Amino acid sequence: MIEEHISSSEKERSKGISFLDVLLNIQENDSSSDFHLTKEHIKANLLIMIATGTETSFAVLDWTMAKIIRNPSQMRKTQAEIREIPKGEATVREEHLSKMLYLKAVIKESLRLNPPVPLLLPRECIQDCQINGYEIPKTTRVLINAWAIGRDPENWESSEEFKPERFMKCSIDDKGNHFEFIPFGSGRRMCAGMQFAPTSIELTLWSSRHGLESRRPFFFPCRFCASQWGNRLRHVSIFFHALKADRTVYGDHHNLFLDG
Ligand code: HEM
Repeated sequence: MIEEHISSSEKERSKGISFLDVLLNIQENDSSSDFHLTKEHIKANLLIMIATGTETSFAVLDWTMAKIIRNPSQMRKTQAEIREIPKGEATVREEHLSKMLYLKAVIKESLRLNPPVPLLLPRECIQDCQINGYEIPKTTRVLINAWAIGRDPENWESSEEFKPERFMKCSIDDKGNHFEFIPFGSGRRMCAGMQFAPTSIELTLWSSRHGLESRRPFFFPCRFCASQWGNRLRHVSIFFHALKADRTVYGDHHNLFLDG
């Protein structure tokens, strides 16, 4: 893939500029620093982006859909906002997304209950310290349980309930400044995709909710698994009917049944 991009002409490369093209351009043109980007650096960067960026975003999307499909009023609110803000435009733009406050709250609530990296990355203590009466010696490896922190009843009212409305009223963000909510971690090694990930999830949810209604055809109990690592992905499938939304979007009222 790298070779293909290298051999493509400069014009072609600047057309649909991708992450790889950006790195190759830096490699070719940036003589300002002592640090030289090698092919190995580029490969490692691509690998880490794919490894860290795909399953995490996918898991959040999956949990979010599963949660709102089970709650018709939350689904209606999400869809109303998604359809109202772009006012009939066929595509959504960044400025539209910034106004979709309920959609953002839905994603945050999903991250609170089901963070895809529940134990963050391991840390090592750089000095002796004491936490809640426990002595933690220097060099101890520490795991931070973001999953438990997000469900702590001392911080969150009705902590086990999926209530996106809580984020409409509070200023707690997911940028690592509020330690009661750290789905992207905190500090120097926090998630490098923290700005990009929510936008990509918002866009995907927008496109899946914009023209379709999803209804579960009948009720059946869903067990949501929330084990230590296992809460990244759900263990139980949810089957639903996807229905075309309305005349404005697709031009007819026929129902489309997509089980899966
Ligand atoms: C909703 C989706 C995502 C969540 C919840 C998430 C969460 C996290 C968490 C918790 C960490 C460890 C931070 C820490 O221990 O303090 C992390 C690290 C990282 N994430 Fe994400 N991530 C997501 C999506 C992405 C995406 C889309 C990318 C890139 C395109 C990405 C790139 C990275 C990288 C490179 C690291 C390692 C940072 C380092 O070690 O310095 N993540 N992520």
